[in-house]
Amino acid sequence: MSDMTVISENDLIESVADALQYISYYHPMDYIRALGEAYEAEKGPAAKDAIAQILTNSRMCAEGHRPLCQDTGIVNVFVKWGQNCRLDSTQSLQQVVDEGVRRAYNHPDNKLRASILADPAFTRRNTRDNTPCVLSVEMVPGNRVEIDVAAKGGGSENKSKFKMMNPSDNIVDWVIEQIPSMGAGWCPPGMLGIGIGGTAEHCVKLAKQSLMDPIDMGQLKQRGAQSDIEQLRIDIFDAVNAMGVGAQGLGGLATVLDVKILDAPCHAAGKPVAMIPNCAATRHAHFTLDGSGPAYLEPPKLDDYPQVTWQPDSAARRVDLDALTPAEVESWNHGDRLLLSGKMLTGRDAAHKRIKDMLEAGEELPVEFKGRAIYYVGPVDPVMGEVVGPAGPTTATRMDKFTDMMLDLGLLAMIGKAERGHDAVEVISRFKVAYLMATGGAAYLVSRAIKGAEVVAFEDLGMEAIYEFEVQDMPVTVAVDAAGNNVHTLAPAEWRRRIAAGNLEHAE
Ligand SMILES: O=C(O)C[C@H](O)C(=O)O
Repeated sequence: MSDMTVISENDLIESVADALQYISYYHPMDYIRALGEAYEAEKGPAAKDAIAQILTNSRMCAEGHRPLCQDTGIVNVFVKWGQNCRLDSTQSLQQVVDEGVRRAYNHPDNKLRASILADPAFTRRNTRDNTPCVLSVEMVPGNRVEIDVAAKGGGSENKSKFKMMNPSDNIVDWVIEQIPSMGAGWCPPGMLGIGIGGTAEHCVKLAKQSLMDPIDMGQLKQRGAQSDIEQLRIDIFDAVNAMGVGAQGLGGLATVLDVKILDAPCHAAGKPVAMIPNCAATRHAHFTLDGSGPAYLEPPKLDDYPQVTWQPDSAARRVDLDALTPAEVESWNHGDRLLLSGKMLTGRDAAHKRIKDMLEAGEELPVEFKGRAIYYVGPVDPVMGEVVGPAGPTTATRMDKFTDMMLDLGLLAMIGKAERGHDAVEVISRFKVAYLMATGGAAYLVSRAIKGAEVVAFEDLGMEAIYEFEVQDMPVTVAVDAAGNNVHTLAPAEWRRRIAAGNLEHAE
């Protein structure tokens, strides 16, 4: 038997912290390359604009060492622990890895957003340091510890799917059935991770673990499938992209950049299948510990980033939020590009729930919504002279159940990302207001438009507090107009038809 390798507690903490900081501002290069190629190939103008924002945001984050997305994720850690290694610590592996998470998320130069809530079914208390992480450990032969860390966005995790299929059911058909129900809240273009087989819980873990592999669909398609699993990856990739969902659900060619599959033997009675999407803020890294010290990751070369610099559309309409009128909101058409300036309120899940509870209890609200716009966002805290950290939109669909209540308070516009549900669109058209979308995953770029930020209510909710933002030329697109026209249903349907017909040149 070979000698034991000693892994020090501090090496593990330091390596986890370094990797989490790294992935908060560096996309994996395979994702950036694939997104750059998708940008070149994209024919859908709104989707192309969204990809340009994501690429520009990515480069800004790499330069500025600030998070790619305001949702800095829930930390997933996959450990392959060499059986000849010993952890030199009195704490559990979970505690040691969590210390790395704590150190990364509270880093003074690049503080990340604490998104993890304890007591999820009841009080939903923010743990304030993004712990605990979700840790998976496998014992393997050898003298090394191999670790994958990922910071998984909540919007994409929310769209995870699982089914105990019958043995003869078709996996491609099942995936295709799921895509419409996933909408755009998972921030495409991203990846689909698929687990097949095992037991229920193992299958879901395989789906998540498959997302740690680099994007190689281009190479795979070029060389051709060499196994049934590879052919299945290609079949799902082609079938999903033929659906025309496109970047941010705006209609286009690039919905997924890759499909990953891991499988495991399963019981003869079933065929478990799980699917977990990864968003545009794809964040993961791999490192190895061999007892010689902490692992530090090599920064990517900025010259390797695609030369794409997003600029606002010259035809965009400038809107003064401080003088917003119902007539102006009614004049906006779906698909219009707007540049917003002036003051807006913010609010997301917890604030909406509290507003509802207060209204039901007959209490007076701490802010007046009449005539205002609300931005669904939970920003990152500012560092070093910023007024606010990265502050991209959160999924508006989750606020659908509160829309009637909020519009009744006199709101004129809502800003978020992803589609609104059928009932919310009906309410929006009944009140003759509008839903505007900002690009999910372009959080640092969006935050550049925010010139002032002040918490005005519910401070105890942390990032979910109500802020007042002062913005200048914040780029948004009218996603649902006052007549109830909805970009997220119209555009993907159009692009699905175009792809089927081979008619890809968009008539503007
Ligand atoms: O929590 C957030 O800021 C966003 C979330 O990841 C979402 O996509 O809705």
